[in-house]
Amino acid sequence: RKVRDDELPGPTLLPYIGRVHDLPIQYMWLKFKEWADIYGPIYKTEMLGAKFIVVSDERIAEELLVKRAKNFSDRPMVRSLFDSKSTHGSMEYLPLMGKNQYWARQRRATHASLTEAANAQYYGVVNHEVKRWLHRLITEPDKFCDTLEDMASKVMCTLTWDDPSLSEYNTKSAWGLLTQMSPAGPITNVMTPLWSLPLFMNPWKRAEIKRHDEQQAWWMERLQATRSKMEQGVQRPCFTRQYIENSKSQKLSGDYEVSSCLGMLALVGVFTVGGPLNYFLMSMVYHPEWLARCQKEIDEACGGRMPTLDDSAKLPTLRACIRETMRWKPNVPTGVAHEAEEDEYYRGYLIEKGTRILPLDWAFLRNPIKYPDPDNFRPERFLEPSWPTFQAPLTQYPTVKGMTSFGWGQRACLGQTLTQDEMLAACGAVCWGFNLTFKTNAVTGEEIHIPLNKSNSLLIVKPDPYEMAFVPRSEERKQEIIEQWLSADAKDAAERAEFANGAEKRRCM
Ligand code: HEM
Repeated sequence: RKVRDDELPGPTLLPYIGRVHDLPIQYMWLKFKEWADIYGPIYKTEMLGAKFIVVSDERIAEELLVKRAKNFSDRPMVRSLFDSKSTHGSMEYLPLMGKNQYWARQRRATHASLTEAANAQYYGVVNHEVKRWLHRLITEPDKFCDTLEDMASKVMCTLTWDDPSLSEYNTKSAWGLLTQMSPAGPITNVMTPLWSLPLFMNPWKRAEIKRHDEQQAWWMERLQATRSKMEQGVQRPCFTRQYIENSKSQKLSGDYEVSSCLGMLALVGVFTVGGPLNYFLMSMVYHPEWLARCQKEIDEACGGRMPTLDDSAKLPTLRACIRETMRWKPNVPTGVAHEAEEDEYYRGYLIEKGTRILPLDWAFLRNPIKYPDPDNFRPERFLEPSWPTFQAPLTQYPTVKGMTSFGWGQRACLGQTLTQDEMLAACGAVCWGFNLTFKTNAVTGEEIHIPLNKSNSLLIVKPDPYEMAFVPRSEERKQEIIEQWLSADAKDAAERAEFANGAEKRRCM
């Protein structure tokens, strides 16, 4: 039955502005969920001419974004980026691209790099950076929020360019793009007509030109530096070297596209992983009984040593705490919008071409039927057969892979395995090494509160700054953390030196 589009329920719309006046930019997902509770699991709204359909039922998301992926895998334009969809061939930001040839070939290339790295256990990079992070938790504990993001950034910079020292700039660059693309970023993303003001009276466009050009130049420098090191025989394996070596067989068009594809890959792994790591720490501070259970499991399964990726099958409690953290505090709570390429009817409703479909992750993960007691941290929902989300065998489940948080269909996240592995290694290590507690006020002796519901409202959210304490579980363990890092660091330096020394020989071959 075909009915008219305006029968789809939703909040009353004002002419032109739609509903922009009472959609708060802060914690927007809460308002979307409030509307879902009133208007149902699929409703429409509008903002300054842009049509939205908000979906808060997993089955509907599946029907639209997976079964009908052919029509619903495009992306909406981000107003405050130049050619975000790459309609005009800019080829810069894979996750934001429309469903075009650049997206298809970069998705394939990115997938190939990440899969190869995962199969090789990231060439030891994840375990190495986890050891560095634990050491930093001893030497600079109050900077833990920075160091955990830096760990994620170093993993990406090492995989991409074999250079962990690039992490600080990579994180800064990730922050710049994340802010620029989010509705809570520049006002021009919401008040879109402002973007068209002439350049001399348009500070937003001028700032974006600067940000964009610097980012592109940096990505290009990375590619050129890698090529030049390859010519000298001193570039160790990394994604970039692989691309250059396979330039004939791979489908990317040239240096501009290759440098952007790799730059974007290095960038996307920073705040995506940083968010759940922060929330895992909070979950453990608030639920010491689960921290104790993770510690017991790790101690028994690993015989006293720090867990690594190889131990995953033996650590279901740890995996349940990670999975429940990501359910309880999702870090992309609004979901990432898809866009309809053509008019299409769904259950009799017309979804017009250009409509944005928002799979509201916050609502999926707070569905009380699938997740009873949704507002509370209950890892047992993945460990005890009486819960609807229990899945056996526990050597494999729970896993974060396949969560709604990673999106849908043809656009589903390419970093699921990396997220799973990095979370397991980092969270396992921190539980193994430390007791995680509230800090106490030196004067009053009172616990310093950690706010659970305060974050920014960017597309990938990050909690507001908070304090907590990392207490090594024993003096022995503290020494072990220090020694294992010093030895890993020395080994890494020796391997790099050895490779550099072999350069002469390789050049003559
Ligand atoms: C907790 C961690 C992460 C979450 C929650 C997450 C979430 C998402 C979501 C929601 C999407 C869009 C899916 C859709 O449109 O339906 C996405 C896309 C993507 N993600 Fe992730 N992500 C995470 C980590 C990562 C990591 C670590 C990487 C790589 C290093 C990565 C790489 C990508 C890429 C390349 C895309 C674009 C796919 C496309 O547009 O075709 N993600 N991610």
